[in-house]
Amino acid sequence: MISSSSCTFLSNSGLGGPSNNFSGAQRRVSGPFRVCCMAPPSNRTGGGDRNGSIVMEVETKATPLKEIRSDSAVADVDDNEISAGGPQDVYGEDRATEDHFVTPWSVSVASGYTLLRDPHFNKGLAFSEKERDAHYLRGLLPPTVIPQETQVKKMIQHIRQYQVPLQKYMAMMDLQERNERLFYKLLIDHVEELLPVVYTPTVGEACQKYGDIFMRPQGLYISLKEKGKILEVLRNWPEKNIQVIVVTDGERILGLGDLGCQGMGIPVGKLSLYTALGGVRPSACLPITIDVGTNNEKLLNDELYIGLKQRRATGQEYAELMHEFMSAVKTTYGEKVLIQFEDFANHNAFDLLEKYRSTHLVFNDDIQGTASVVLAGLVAALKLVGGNLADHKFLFLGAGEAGTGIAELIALEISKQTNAPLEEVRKKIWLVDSKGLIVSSRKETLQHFKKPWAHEHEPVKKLVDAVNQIKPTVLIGTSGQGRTFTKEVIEAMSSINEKPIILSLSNPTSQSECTAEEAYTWSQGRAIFASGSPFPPVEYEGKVFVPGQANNAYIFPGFGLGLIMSGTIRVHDDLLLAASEALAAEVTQENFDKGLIFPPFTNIRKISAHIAAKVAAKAYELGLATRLPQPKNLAEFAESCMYTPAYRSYR
Ligand SMILES: NC(=O)C1=CN([C@@H]2O[C@H](COP(=O)(O)OP(=O)(O)OC[C@H]3O[C@@H](n4cnc5c(N)ncnc54)[C@H](OP(=O)(O)O)[C@@H]3O)[C@@H](O)[C@H]2O)C=CC1
Ligand SMILES: CC(=O)C(=O)O
Ligand SMILES: [Mg+2]
Repeated sequence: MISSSSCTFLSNSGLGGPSNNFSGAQRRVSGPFRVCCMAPPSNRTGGGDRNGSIVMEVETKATPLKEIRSDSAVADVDDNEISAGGPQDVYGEDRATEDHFVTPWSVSVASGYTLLRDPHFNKGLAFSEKERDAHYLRGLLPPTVIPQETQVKKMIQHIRQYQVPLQKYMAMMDLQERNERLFYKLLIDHVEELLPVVYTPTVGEACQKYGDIFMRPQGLYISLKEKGKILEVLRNWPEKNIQVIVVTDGERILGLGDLGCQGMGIPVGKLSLYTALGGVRPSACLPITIDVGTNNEKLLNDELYIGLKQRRATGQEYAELMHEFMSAVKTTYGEKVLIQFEDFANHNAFDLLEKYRSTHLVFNDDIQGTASVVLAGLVAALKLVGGNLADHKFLFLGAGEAGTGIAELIALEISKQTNAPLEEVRKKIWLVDSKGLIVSSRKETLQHFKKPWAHEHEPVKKLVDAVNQIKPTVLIGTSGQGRTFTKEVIEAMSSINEKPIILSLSNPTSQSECTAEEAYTWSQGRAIFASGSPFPPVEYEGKVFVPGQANNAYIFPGFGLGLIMSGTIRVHDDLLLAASEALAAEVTQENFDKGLIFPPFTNIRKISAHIAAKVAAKAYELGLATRLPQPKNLAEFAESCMYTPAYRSYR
């Protein structure tokens, strides 16, 4: 095992170490430091404040006037020009002159009442006697001292007492706001139980009701009102060493459609998995929602709606805001910040990925992460059904981001395995959209991402007819439409195949193409089934079937960790294939015996470390990794870099 000191590079740049971005002298002190924005800055020259906090230093962060001018010309500024100065000069400090605006960030030691209310440093009753003395906590806590393990036991009992999933979600969010380390310890220790609470399906309901349950803002909101000022908005975020941003514009939240600004639950949820499942430090994670309006009438008419009450901006207005955002992120956080696009509608998702994949470290989870996970599941499933990937025929219900993303990665993998041209391989893969089977006679009217899948065939409207005519071995649901794998469809799959592979990927549970019970019952216990949102085990004719969860949550945390720890600057398809191979290798015989084609989430941190190692190794091989020299044992290195939620001792 590598000692934590071998991860100094990452500690300093943010992965495993304490939250800071200060000079060496301050970094050595292990007190509960806070960075805060003070006004007016001239008062903050040192000494104690009312709450016993000691102001250690006043930092001045300069903002060149040119970069924050509020006209729309910012969007036209060349990327290189706007990024001038680079990551070492993120606030323009190096070139600050008297005519530059500055943000008066200051550093203080949190203590007393303030410390108890700081989620990053609060430990509740776990503060030791010594810490209670040193940090002005006497009398602010009842006398007992209890360890974090006991707090976890108490919290899980507390969460379990709620019957309604949304109440569990709110209790978890409340904990995250009060005591971040306890939140992550609880989530990691009870990952199988709590994943459905902080993630799909409950996060979907939370987004739908975000306006009602909204207590404290989480993440960063960038709306059309901030056009021309996005650099300033990013500078309002208190953490400086950001390594992963998950961003949505809320237009396709799970299979629930346009939830506008309320989509914020998704970046918040995804990033909590980056930390819990992938070990990326919470302060290095930044959830962002871009608010360009919503076309959801219900929200537009809801007085509690938290977003802009206007219809969605499109075309140039949308593109300009996104471009300003992308440029500002690079200027503020540098070349190596990972930007994960999440739950954009497909008419923007493919274009954004294409536009920024050569200039930024971008990754679309719905297109690419999902593809990597599903390919892993299919490769694992071959152990149960036999043959190679190339021996199979695939049919999708849904030809959007997830459907065509998965289809393309399967085709790429088969093409690599068989040396057959991609165009030939694609003929094994068929997709159905809302208008029926995608066939060549529809080519002219198809969106660009569907065109490669328009094969020669007569038009077919119904899925069951497509199944009977194409005779697929694998059926994948990516339609966002619940109960579309009907009894007829599953019976047709089961009459064609001894062991039909049926993946019902749409989220949340209400949108799943079928339930686990339906898949096992209608296939008479022969289906190899996995779903995007979890289903409980099913008993059929005396045998218990455990459905797996085919969700991109298996990949993105480890994938992101691999990129970050290797300093990778661009995402390449081979990195997705590497992640997929790593995940498939984690499925054990014991899992197969239960019919599982994905490993359980219980061991996900180990799995993420292996995924990270494979992704990083491939990045080094392709010359995309900038962290040199390459660590000798990448899996050990990945583990040594992972954030652990155990409380730190304060001197
Ligand atoms: N398990 C996982 O990890 C993931 C799951 N998903 C889930 O997949 C679903 C789809 O996401 P995404 O691909 O991004 O969405 P898109 O909107 O990009 O694609 C949806 C596709 O489904 C088609 N469709 C809609 N209704 C029907 C219908 N009744 N019959 C046939 N096809 C239909 C649409 O057709 P048309 O083009 O004609 O409109 C479109 O091609 C969502 O529920 C999402 O939650 C997504 C990512 C990851
Ligand atoms: C899982 C996921 O990313 C989705 O359903 O959109
Ligand atoms: Mg998604």
